[in-house]
Amino acid sequence: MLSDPSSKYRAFAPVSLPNRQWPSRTLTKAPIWCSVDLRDGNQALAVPMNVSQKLELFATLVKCGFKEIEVGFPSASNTEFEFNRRLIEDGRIPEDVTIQCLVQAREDLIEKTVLSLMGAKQVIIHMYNSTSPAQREYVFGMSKQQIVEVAVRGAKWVKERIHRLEESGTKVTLQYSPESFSATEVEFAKEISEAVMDVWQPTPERRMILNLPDTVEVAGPNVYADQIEWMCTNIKNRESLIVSLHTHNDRGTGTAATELGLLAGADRVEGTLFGNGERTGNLDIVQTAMNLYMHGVPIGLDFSDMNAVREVYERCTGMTVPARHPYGGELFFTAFSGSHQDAIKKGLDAREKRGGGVWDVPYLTIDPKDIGREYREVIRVNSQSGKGGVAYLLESEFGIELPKELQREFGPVANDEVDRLGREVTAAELKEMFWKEYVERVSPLELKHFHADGTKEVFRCRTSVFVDGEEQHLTGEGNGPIAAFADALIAAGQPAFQVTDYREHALSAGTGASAISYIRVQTPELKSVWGVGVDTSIELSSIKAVVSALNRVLAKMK
Ligand SMILES: CC(=O)SCCNC(=O)CCNC(=O)[C@H](O)C(C)(C)COP(=O)(O)OP(=O)(O)OC[C@H]1O[C@@H](n2cnc3c(N)ncnc32)[C@H](O)[C@@H]1OP(=O)(O)O
Ligand SMILES: CC(C)C(=O)C(=O)O
Repeated sequence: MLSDPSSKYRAFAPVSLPNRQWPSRTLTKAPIWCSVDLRDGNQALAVPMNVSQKLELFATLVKCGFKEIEVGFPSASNTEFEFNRRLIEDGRIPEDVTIQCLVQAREDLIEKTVLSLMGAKQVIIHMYNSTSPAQREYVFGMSKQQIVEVAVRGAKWVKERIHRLEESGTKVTLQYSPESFSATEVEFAKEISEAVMDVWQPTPERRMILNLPDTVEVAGPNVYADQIEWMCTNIKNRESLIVSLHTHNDRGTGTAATELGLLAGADRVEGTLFGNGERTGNLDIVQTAMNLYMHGVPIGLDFSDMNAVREVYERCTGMTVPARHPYGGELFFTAFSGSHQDAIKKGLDAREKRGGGVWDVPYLTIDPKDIGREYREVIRVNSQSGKGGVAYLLESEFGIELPKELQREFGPVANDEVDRLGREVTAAELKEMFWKEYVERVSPLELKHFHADGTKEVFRCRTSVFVDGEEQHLTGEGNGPIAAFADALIAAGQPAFQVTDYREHALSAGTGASAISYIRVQTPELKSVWGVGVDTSIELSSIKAVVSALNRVLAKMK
């Protein structure tokens, strides 16, 4: 690294646009989406997809709702050519889907591309040549004029050939890309694009796609937006063009560049699922589309089973979607930290009480259910977690609704154990910890038998309890079964205690019991100690909760 990088690098000179309009606009409608997974995504893979992988990914893209799909570079290899033929001859392209093919401005390659498309209903022939100063000088060794001639010649070669497609009923659209547009002087990008338009003669009824790629990100997204606004404002016959964006992610701002480029007036967006593509990737369409969705804009794409889309993508491309990928990653919704979990739980509870409405749950930008994810993935527990997360998992997985005070008591118990384990714990493990701490507290006291009957005024109980393994037969009375049991225990020499809180509820199936009771007791020494009991009978669950509480009192008094 250089201590003064200015001796080697310099900032890209931005276009002068003092009256730029894009910063005060908002995005209120979705652009035309074009997936380039099967072309730009594919060309970036160490092992490009074979025909059957491309067919599977194509079917998934169609299912997601893409109406324009760049299916390949058919002049590049037999696999690419064959893929087009399979799509067309097997009738795999739905009526409303247009396939697009990339080709350089080279006659033999254009010829092969046209051949590969024979029989399709509608196609986009995407021709490009590179226009930036470095490309002109080092790669092509050509003047600006010569570079314009390459593009013009290419457009003519396409135009001369399309009658063969049109005669057999294929609708052809030309897409032209001045490749490396974002590193090209805007005046030259306009000049070369207009030269291609002069050949193609687009009209508002038969528009040409002008794709302005951020082939390599050389500046911030605002600079790209200025370039797009400049082009949209200055290019002739704007109404005969569909202005398209194609960003990469070299500076990590591909999505931002596209969003600002749309504000700047573009109509169409090219990109790939999860951002696969050359170097740091293409624009991530999932991210861009879902960003619009979370602002309430209909996107015309369907990611309601995001995991399935991710699974096909990973299998076909061999790439992995990072766990923290926006919308697609395994951890997109997940909160480990306590205060986040607490806020999410409260937000979700409030939403449930309210019965829906506008989404405003803290820390969750969208409802996991919208993309086929589950609330249970949202909160996961490790040593950074708090009582809220623990309570959420016990409730969502097992229907155990811990009273708030008990959450406060059990939270630190669970946290100590999770910290000791040094890893994430499952809901089942938390339940095990909870059972061990409360429900399975049967020492020194263990209930063997309990029976109570009485009137509204007075209940009498007969009970047998093991105390340190020795059975004791006890009786007691009170204004209910719990009070009668407490009376029996205290009379038998157990510490005096008062029941200060009592809750119970039915347990969901799968927990092995039908009722759970929570009891808080107070002794002269201890202000608040909880006990929990589960049983098929509500009454017995409450009595067991008293035993649990008293066992915990005795443990604390040791
Ligand atoms: C930014 C992008 O993603 S652009 C898309 C890039 N995609 C790919 O490269 C994948 C598909 N491409 C290929 O498989 C191959 O490059 C092929 C089949 C198209 C061409 O292969 P080849 O002719 O053997 O080799 P190569 O690509 O090296 O040819 C480069 C030549 O084409 C010229 N060329 C490159 N791009 C273009 C273009 N868009 N229009 C016209 N000529 C071009 C170069 O100047 C060079 O000319 P030279 O041989 O006189 O120096
Ligand atoms: C061919 C063009 C659109 C391209 O892939 C790029 O510039 O990245």
